[in-house]
Amino acid sequence: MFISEGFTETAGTMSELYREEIQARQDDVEPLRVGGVVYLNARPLIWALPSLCPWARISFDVPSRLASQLAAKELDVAIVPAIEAFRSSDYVVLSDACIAAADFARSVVIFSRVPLEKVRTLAVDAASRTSAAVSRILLAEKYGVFPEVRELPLGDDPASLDCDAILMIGDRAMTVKRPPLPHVHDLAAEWCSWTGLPLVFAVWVAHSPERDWSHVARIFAAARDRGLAALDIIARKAAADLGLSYTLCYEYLTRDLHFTMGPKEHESLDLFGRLAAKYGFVPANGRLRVIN
Ligand SMILES: C=C(O[C@@H]1C=C(C(=O)O)C=C[C@H]1O)C(=O)O
Repeated sequence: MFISEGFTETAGTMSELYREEIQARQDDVEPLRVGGVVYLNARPLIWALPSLCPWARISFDVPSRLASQLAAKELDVAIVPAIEAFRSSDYVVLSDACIAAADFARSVVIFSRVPLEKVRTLAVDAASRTSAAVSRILLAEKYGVFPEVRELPLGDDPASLDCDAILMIGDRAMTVKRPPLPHVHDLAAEWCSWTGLPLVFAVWVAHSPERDWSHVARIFAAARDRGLAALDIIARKAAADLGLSYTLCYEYLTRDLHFTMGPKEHESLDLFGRLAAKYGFVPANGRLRVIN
């Protein structure tokens, strides 16, 4: 009786003593619902995340679906098309990690049966939101055309579409048989030559701006740095997974794409945000809030 009373008392005192610490640990281990883009181009951002952020519960999907899941608060944070960052004042961009290209991106391509200034129907990859908007902006601003826009559903054969032009992104643009159309335009190269700026496709976005995201932002930057130090391993694994050559994967990750935002990327995002607002794709005067 005495022992048990003593035990109870000790346990009570102990739990008082450790209440704060136990609470802090429970807060720590509350899973962070993280959405990762399923494509090769996101692997450098995600590769080291399980070890640096063991409480992250990472799910993978195509960019447009991640954007919908983030908007529905089914995810806490996700790599989403950059255009999404302008959609809500509830969104914050975490870290300077991104998916961007300063010339040819290789995986974001418009295939067309006519020269771009003659495009009247455009099918956009259902996985995309940034490149879908950039295509329409470039066609309007640079080529003076406003095509009727349809969707290329996920999994559909692009050759089955009866459209003047087709935008494809991601692994599908690199692995599926390319539509046999005579005009092939790399969207990032088009944007870069028109603006003199890189094209930022995707960023880490979280909702709940009142939360302190700085720790997570620093982890995302560190995960990117570790990923960049492991591009050789990442390219080797991706080549096996996707049935592509190692050289193609390695050059894609080291030469075609880059993963850090600096002043030029921010300038490009500002311009993109203004143009996207001009065409009604996002609300006017949207400003990005970046947490590093
Ligand atoms: C370079 C790419 O970037 C992607 C393009 C996106 C878009 O167009 O919305 C979104 C996320 C990125 O993963 C690609 O998928 O080929």
